[in-house]
Amino acid sequence: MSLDEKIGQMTQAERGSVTATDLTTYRLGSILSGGGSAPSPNTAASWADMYDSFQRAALATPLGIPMIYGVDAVHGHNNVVGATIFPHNIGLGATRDPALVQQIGQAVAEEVSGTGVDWDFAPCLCVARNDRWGRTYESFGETPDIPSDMTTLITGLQGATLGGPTSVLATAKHYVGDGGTTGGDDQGNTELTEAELRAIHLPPFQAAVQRGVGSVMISYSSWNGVKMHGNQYLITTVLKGELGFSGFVVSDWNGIDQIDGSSGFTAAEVTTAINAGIDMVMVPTAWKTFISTLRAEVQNGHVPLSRIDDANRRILTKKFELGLFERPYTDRSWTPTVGSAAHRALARQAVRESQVLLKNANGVLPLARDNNKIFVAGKNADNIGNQSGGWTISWQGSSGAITPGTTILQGIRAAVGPTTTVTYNQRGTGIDRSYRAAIALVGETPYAEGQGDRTGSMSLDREDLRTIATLRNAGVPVIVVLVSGRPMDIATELPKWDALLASWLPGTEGDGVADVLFGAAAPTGALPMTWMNSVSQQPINAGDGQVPLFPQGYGLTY
Ligand SMILES: OC[C@@H]1[C@@H](O)[C@H](O)[C@@H](O)c2nc(CNc3ccccc3)cn21
Repeated sequence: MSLDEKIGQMTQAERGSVTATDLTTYRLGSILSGGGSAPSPNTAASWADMYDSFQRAALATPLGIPMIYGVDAVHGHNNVVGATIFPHNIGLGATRDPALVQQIGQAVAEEVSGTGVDWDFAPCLCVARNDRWGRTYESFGETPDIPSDMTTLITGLQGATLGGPTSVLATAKHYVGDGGTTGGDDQGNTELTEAELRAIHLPPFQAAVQRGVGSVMISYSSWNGVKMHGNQYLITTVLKGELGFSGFVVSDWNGIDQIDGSSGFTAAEVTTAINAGIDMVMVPTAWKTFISTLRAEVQNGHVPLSRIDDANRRILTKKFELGLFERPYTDRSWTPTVGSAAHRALARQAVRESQVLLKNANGVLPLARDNNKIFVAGKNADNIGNQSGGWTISWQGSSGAITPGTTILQGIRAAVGPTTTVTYNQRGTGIDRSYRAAIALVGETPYAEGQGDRTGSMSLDREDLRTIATLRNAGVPVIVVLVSGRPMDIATELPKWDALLASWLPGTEGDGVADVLFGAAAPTGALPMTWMNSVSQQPINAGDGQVPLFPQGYGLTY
């Protein structure tokens, strides 16, 4: 391999900033779709066509090394319209069911493989310590035991060994301490001793390495003021040396730009990142500059060729193990699994198991399916986008009918018998005391990463509070269903509610929520995060001596 061929393997460009010809000319080793970056039309077949076109270009290089294509399939193949959208990790953590999570990984691998894609930037193994963080919903739990247990997702994605017909390379992310920043500031500073960092944030990565995870993505955050993307001790000495990680390390999107705190990347930052142990650089647009910069840094001796060779060895080993050299193109036999009934049934089961019942005064739940009269209200009752959250069709997600699925209201309507009336009004208008119960589906609207950071109030918004009050004023028992990416500050409102169900971000199969509301499945979920009594307690975590509204592990049943 020439130096340029080796550097090409270490370069990952975004699909919208590269042509198939570029891929051949610059010997690029990887392409990614950033959140929401999809071909048009956004169909599984169109994804497969796009993948095969890029792969054909990769195989047209002198050495014919296949490229590897990465996406964020973090709760299903969530960039693809029509794909099954599973609950986000916070809900999966509430299931306490690693075997279920492994099945989800397998299902996601089938849908991802059906579009040709062979690398998934998942699972996030972050240990979210401050619920203000906009990525709290990407965490399986606030203590390392739950994310460590849920590394079964890796086995589901990759298979027991790489090389299976639907094997997709998994990614343990974001290494390390992304969930521990001061104030829950996304991409902020994790101020911990090494002993604390090792005790709280490292165990899930140890578990991932033991499961054979193929790649690790570096965190945007800093540890005690040093950007993780430049931390040679933690990446090379600890991850690759002490933990024995033999896969390859990828940067986050423009992550190397942040090492010196200024925008864009310099030669010094490229050298620092590569010498720290980053093997592949996610450089979505400025990939030509990256290639020329790294070439110069090798030629002037700042980056040893041995580091380049180590990175290539790691990357090419995973490409070989995945079977990309033997089977470089999409296996279209898996394409029909995208959004399949079987996968949606699995997602519905996951939704059921993720529901956490926090209050049930007078046994108001489960609701009778027959001979009942129910009023449904709230902005999150009939909204696939809201119940799916961020990283759905687009990076930030969005409200509305963004992809096929079953809203929670549709699930409720389907759950009741013909002798029961279900009335819906988003604001609660029209309710009266003739109704036997009211269900208020409230909470958050979609967000991702720093755009979801909440530095102020964590209470319900004014619309939600008004809707609930309208229902209460009718003198009807009110069941609040919280559709949110994290615990919210509801302690002062809770006494006015008859029941509270934490639904998290269930995804496209909203009927799983109705299953629990009407008793088709009893609630078995347990809180993955401590639930604050007041926002002033954040961060609040198990064992920190504070008195919560509900402790981690809490959950009622019937
Ligand atoms: O989509 C690729 C990665 C994803 O795998 C990481 O988990 C996540 O941290 C991530 N973020 C972006 C884009 N982030 C961004 C942040 C500020 C401005 C523009 C983009 C891309 N990615």
